[in-house]
Amino acid sequence: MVLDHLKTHWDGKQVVEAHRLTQLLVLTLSAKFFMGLEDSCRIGKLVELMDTMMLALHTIPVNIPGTAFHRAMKAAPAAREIIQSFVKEKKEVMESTGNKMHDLLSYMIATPDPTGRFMPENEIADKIMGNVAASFNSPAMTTTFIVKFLGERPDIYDKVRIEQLEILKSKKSGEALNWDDMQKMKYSWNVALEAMRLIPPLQGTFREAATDFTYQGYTIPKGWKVYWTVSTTTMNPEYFPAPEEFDPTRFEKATPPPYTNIPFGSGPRICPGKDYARLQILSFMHHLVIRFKWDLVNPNCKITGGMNPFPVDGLKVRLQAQPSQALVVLRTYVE
Ligand code: HEM
Repeated sequence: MVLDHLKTHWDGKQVVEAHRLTQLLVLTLSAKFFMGLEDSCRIGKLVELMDTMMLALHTIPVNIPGTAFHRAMKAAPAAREIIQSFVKEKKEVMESTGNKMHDLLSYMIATPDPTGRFMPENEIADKIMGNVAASFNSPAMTTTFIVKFLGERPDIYDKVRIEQLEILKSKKSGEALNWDDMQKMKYSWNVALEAMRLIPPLQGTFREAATDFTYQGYTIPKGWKVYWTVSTTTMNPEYFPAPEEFDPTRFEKATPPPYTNIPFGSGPRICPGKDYARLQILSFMHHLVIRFKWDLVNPNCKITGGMNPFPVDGLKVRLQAQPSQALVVLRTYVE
């Protein structure tokens, strides 16, 4: 699927907006895995609506025209409507053709709870919507910023490419990437970790104080909401020497002290999608560096958005197809 995406949306283009395309890729994958939805029209609409919703995730809830919150309040029911109608369609198809379960949605439709009750359609749609929303922004942001850092640093791009070419060489013709290959992508994953350290895709979330406690002279009573952030420690030179520098090898040299680098959170509420995210990110990096080299159209492009950072120009990159021997190997590998 990643390769199909690259062939359709990146191949033959001189300049692409990486951010919009990574959003499209991430949603295409979620739509397929969670719902079995492959209709590019509905997927394109969901990308727009999810983007609008995410832009309001950390805004003041003022529901008047012109505010991000207002736009999100209109986008959310529209997204739910698309998902709900697809749930209905899928249920009807499953009822008429038998229960073939290939994705999360079909399991939810076909599997009763221990009391024999089937989940109502609107409840299923809400759960699917929650998953699609949770899996949208952070992987898209991470891959966007990986594209940015690799575009800025040809030396790091070369190392990622060498690692990925080694993996490519170890595959038989037509063989897909598997979990073992992902374990071999150590340098590439360190690039992803470094991108998330410098620009955490999700800045933090809330916890509730389980008991009264005192931190640095402040008393937090039991029951209070506490907001924890990823970025409080990631730029601290005590834990990350020369913190402004993009250096993936820092994770080879030393393991950061506990809880200083937790892009996926930690504890019982740690991100349940982290392994899936790793798969998406690494398979995207694999296919991208094998097919392309690139540089940034606007090297000084501003990053904005605070809690959910994004590049204001959508991260325009100039692509150069890689005509090297790798593509010859690639041709036998994918076709
Ligand atoms: C680079 C990609 C991702 C990053 C950086 C990320 C980051 C996070 C963080 C920081 C949290 C809060 C964890 C905590 O409170 O300790 C979280 C929660 C969550 N994430 Fe992710 N996430 C990513 C991808 C995904 C994906 C792909 C999915 C879905 C398949 C997903 C689903 C969720 C859900 C459902 C929660 C709430 C968990 C709970 O409250 O119990 N995430 N994520």
